[in-house]
Amino acid sequence: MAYANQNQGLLVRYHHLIDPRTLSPSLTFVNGPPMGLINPRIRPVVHQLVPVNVVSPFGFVLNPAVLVRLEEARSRSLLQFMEDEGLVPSSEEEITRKNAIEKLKQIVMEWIKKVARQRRLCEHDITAASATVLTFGSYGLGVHNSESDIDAICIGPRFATLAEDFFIILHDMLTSRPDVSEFQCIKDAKVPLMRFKLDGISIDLPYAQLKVMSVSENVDILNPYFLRGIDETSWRSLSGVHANKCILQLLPNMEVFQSLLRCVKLWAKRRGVYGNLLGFFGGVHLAILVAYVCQSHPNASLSGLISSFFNTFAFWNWPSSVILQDGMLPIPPSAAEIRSLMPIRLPCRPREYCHSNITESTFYKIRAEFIRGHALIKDLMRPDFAWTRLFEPFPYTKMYTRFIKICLSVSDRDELGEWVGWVKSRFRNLLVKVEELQGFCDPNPTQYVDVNVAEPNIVFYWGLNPGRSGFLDIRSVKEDFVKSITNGSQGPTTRKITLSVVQASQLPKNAQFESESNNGSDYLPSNIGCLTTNASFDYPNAGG
Ligand SMILES: Nc1ncnc2c1ncn2[C@@H]1O[C@H](COP(=O)(O)OP(=O)(O)OP(=O)(O)O)[C@@H](O)[C@H]1O
Ligand SMILES: [Mg+2]
Ligand SMILES: [Mg+2]
Repeated sequence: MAYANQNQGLLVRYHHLIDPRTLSPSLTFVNGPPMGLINPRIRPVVHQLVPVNVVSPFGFVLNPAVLVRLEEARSRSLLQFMEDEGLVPSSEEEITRKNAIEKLKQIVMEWIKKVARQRRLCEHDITAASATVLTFGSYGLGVHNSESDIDAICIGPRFATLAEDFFIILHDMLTSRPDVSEFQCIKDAKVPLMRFKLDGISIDLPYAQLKVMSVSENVDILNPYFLRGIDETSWRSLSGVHANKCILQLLPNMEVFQSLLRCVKLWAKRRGVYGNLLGFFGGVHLAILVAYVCQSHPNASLSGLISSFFNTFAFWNWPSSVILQDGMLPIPPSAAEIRSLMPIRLPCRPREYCHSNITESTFYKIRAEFIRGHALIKDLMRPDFAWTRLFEPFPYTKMYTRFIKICLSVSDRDELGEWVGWVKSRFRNLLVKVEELQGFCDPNPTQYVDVNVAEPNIVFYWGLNPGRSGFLDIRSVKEDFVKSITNGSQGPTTRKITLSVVQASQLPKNAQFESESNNGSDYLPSNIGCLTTNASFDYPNAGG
């Protein structure tokens, strides 16, 4: 018979779990009797289930049609899981966001008329003057959730400057509004921007100045006409919109891309590998990795794609760049791209790649998480497979015994966001320093609050190399880091930073991670090293 092979016992277990009509994976698991003890009454059903053709994860053959139905069932259960996790915003939330963007567009229109009058333009030009707001980032890709910010770029005409009109006039208009709160100006970043909440929704607002007198509401920024002669900062600020548009154009199936990206972002957040400033992936990096997998498997289902995602990147030959097929001739990587540990190119911009802060430690952590994901998901067709396992929070307190505690506090609550943002933008220096001394450090991106500190504060706990028990000279680390953050920062006297080494048991209750059902041991090098030689990994200098 087609199913008669050495895995017959497994085959029977399989039968008990999968209803051949619905392929529902939810029936109770029953251990199959050994070969020869199979109840003859169930044989016909087993036979129905398993004619010939495709080798299943158990080693017996599956009919491709059955496989497709199984994949569909897995995709449906993943979509249900995402819904249960609240990953898809409700229609009320969507309306609130749309209203906030409309409001922002109106503010920007008022602003440009004001600037035109201040510049003493003629009546005709004042009437014609217009500026607009385009969305990009996770909102532009349609993969945001209730925690996401809205990335929106203000695009203005040739007479409205970044330094004065955007950072002074628009700034004043926004800060004087009662519906705007938590305002920050980030002027010295590669992409300078204003960050604030409008009606409670976080907005990142950079600026691009086009060499035209009037910018229409839906200006096509892929059109070279609008890009001629623009300055370097505007070009960089527009790169997010540009990248988004290119990604969307290159996708074979937008809907499945959005679902996969939502899943992958949830996975990255839960496993502590999301956050560009902490040396992990940002949204754009994951968007390109996911688009790459979607391009490579244009007809795959959601569950097939998530499986390919982990399979692809667990075995990726880093530092080879991840490049989307965009019809352009491949161009050799730039010097910065060559230095990057996990280079990911921006689509349609052959010389640009996504800036990343990945260090040796975070590189190893990300790879270990890819390998863990792959190890779990290769059991996708097992009857007892559950999505929850893939998305389990990373068990920091089980993985590390010692942590660096970084506490950032301010005397005035309004300054907290700016202080935390500034320090985070310098975190890579600290991470590299700790790596020099400890060999490995895992910077948990989650922000905590120390309730024992009277002042408003944010706390980070970074896991230290489990292979080292030696003393970390935290004073010298702090001195170096404080030097690097006070250069250029304003008024540090009201802003404090403390660094200390604490034991896992000293972490607050909400930072204790107990849920990993096997104590997180599948993360450890000894276990994942056995997957394949290519996929094996070790902590750098662990134990040395
Ligand atoms: N390191 C980077 N390199 C290139 N572009 C970047 C980088 N960081 C951010 N961007 C651009 O800014 C956009 C917004 O970044 P942001 O950090 O808000 O991520 P996001 O994709 O919107 O995810 P989230 O839902 O977490 O906000 C990105 O989509 C990208 O276009
Ligand atoms: Mg965003
Ligand atoms: Mg943003």
